[in-house]
Amino acid sequence: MTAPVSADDRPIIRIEDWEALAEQTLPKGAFDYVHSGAGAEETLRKNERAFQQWDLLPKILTNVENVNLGINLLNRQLPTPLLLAPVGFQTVVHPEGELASARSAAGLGIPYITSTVSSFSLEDISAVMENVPRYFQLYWPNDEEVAASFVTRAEAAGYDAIVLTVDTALLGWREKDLQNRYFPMQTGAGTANFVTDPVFQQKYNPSGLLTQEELTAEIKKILLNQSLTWEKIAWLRQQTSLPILLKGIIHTEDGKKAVAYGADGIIVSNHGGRQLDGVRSSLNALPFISKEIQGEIPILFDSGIRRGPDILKAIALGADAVIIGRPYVYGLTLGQAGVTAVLTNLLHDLETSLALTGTASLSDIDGSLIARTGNSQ
Ligand SMILES: Cc1cc2nc3c(=O)[nH]c(=O)nc-3n(C[C@H](O)[C@H](O)[C@H](O)COP(=O)(O)O)c2cc1C
Ligand SMILES: O=C(O)C(=O)c1ccccc1
Repeated sequence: MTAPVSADDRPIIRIEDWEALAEQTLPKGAFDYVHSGAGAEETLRKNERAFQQWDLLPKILTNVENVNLGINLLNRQLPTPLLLAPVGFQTVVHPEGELASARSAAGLGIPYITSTVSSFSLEDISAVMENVPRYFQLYWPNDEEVAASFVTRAEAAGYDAIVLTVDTALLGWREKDLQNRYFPMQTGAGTANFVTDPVFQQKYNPSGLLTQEELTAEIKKILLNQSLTWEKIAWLRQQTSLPILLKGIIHTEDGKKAVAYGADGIIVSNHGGRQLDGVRSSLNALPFISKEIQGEIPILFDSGIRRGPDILKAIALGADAVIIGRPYVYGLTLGQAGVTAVLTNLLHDLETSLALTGTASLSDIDGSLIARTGNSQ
């Protein structure tokens, strides 16, 4: 696969250039849907700016000839600390959508998190990933039988973990999408897991005769669940033997509760600034949660990572692994080759930056590598 180049034959390296390419290529509604955040986009901006409020403090003369990015996560050895975020509706960016992203991730040994609202079924996405951990992200439908069916299907299709998204009781106030009258499901994208589900079909489309529009309306009615509570985690625990990660934790108390309710890991995340505007940046929430959890369960992190040093900062502040969303989706504008280019650039940047901190092995990073800008060590 040849690396994508820009119109003047130079390689596309900078994430800003990938973003610009997506903006030039995609219809306005689709680009705004991917790019934008909730409300005034205060949290969206804070997520990226938070990284500038922390300084890396490299140590010299340490022999960094052999750099090792490997980590262990949920009892699996991984070549890098990176995972791909669950992102729904990816055919609005490229016709191969999630299949291209998952293939690219698997080719690099990177775990891919399949969204409930994927444009291909969880089985079809699983089938393109070999020898790499597969996670299934669950939007807990407002119908327990459909929820149970999704989890059973994920187990049967070889997924290794369930990622329960807990910051989406309802969709955030997304002004650009409202202004564009854009909802990605209108195009039929994101319905695959429902239309291939025997329980959903039997309950909501028994005649099999619903139009796309009618199906979308049925799915919208049950997609999200405003009545979920912590007690339901116990129910989910009974439905599956897979590890359960809770995605979307910002409050320190919720980090503690996740441990108490038996979660196998958490993802510190504000959904990339797409849900509640004004929420603390994910990076600034991380050290407080990490201090509270004290290594009891793995902490994953997302929202705002754009470059290698961002990953180092998140890990120095307590993350065991990190997740990226928009960057790979911008790469997807050019299909699988674009995703692979974004990921390989990011990993080269990470490898270079890690060596320059004077830490040869990513698993040796600790809090001594970082301080609040301006603060003493
Ligand atoms: C276009 C788009 C669709 C998303 N869809 C989902 C989804 O289906 N499920 C989910 O849990 N999170 C979803 N997210 C949130 C991401 O999983 C992730 O938390 C976020 O993108 C991380 O921030 P970043 O984009 O700054 O890396 C979506 C994000 C984007 C940009
Ligand atoms: O766009 C999102 O961030 C997202 O998670 C979502 C989920 C369901 C419906 C629409 C969007």
